[in-house]
Amino acid sequence: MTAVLELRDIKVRFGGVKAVDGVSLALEPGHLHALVGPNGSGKTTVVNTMSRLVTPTDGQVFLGGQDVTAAGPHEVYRRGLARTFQGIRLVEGLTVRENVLLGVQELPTARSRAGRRRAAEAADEALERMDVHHVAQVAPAALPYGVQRRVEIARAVAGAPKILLLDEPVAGMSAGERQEISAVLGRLRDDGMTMLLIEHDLRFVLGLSDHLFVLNFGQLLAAGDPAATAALPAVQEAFLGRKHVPA
Ligand SMILES: Nc1ncnc2c1ncn2[C@@H]1O[C@H](COP(=O)(O)OP(=O)(O)OP(=O)(O)O)[C@@H](O)[C@H]1O
Repeated sequence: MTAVLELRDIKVRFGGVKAVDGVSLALEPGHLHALVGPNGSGKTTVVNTMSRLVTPTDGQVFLGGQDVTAAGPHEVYRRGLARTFQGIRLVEGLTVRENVLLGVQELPTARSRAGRRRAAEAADEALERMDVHHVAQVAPAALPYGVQRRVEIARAVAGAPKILLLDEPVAGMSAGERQEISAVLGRLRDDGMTMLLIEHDLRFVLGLSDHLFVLNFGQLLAAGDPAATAALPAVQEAFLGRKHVPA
């Protein structure tokens, strides 16, 4: 089966820093993958390489089997790669619904009148799916952080992406907000969305992901079944600095 997205021996250097040092991985259709690692291990650089914001020093990126190493961020977006960023990036001055519409209106399928109508329907459906339809006419700044994050995910899924990359979507959230995001991601997974979740809290991804990648010093330390991978002594020591994942 063709991977939705594949990295082959990716290396990224920033001056003398080897941010990513020979990472190969494949994201399979319909799976929720998690990429975990300590601060500075290269997680964001990997995601930026996938979404074509960073050009690798070496290696190749494939999206749906096509080499997109030389493509720009807009091209991979048009080809079905959506992402969210560590910091929330919603447009102030637009309502929640207008923000979500931005996620579909720029796609080639939204150019005709019928396409624009379908885009509006897709935006409304995404608002419902992320349980933010009740705040559709509100300005994002007036909303709690966890709700803003769900609006951002709604914008990303409105365009029916082939793959969704989420860079630390629960960073800085309360336990309740984390639970809400976890429920939303679980629903997307059940709907068959292919996802990569970047996270530094191993416990958060354990119950949620189907496949775990562990990054350390820019290299893939381990990958596979989440519980089995998290239990590996090398992962415990490198990632947690201790012997066992606390309950
Ligand atoms: N634009 C840049 N210029 C120089 N060095 C960079 C740049 N971006 C990242 N780095 C360095 O590359 C390494 C990997 O950084 P990256 O942000 O990818 O790690 P991360 O695992 O996402 O970290 P965090 O969990 O803190 O977000 C770090 O040493 C970082 O300082």
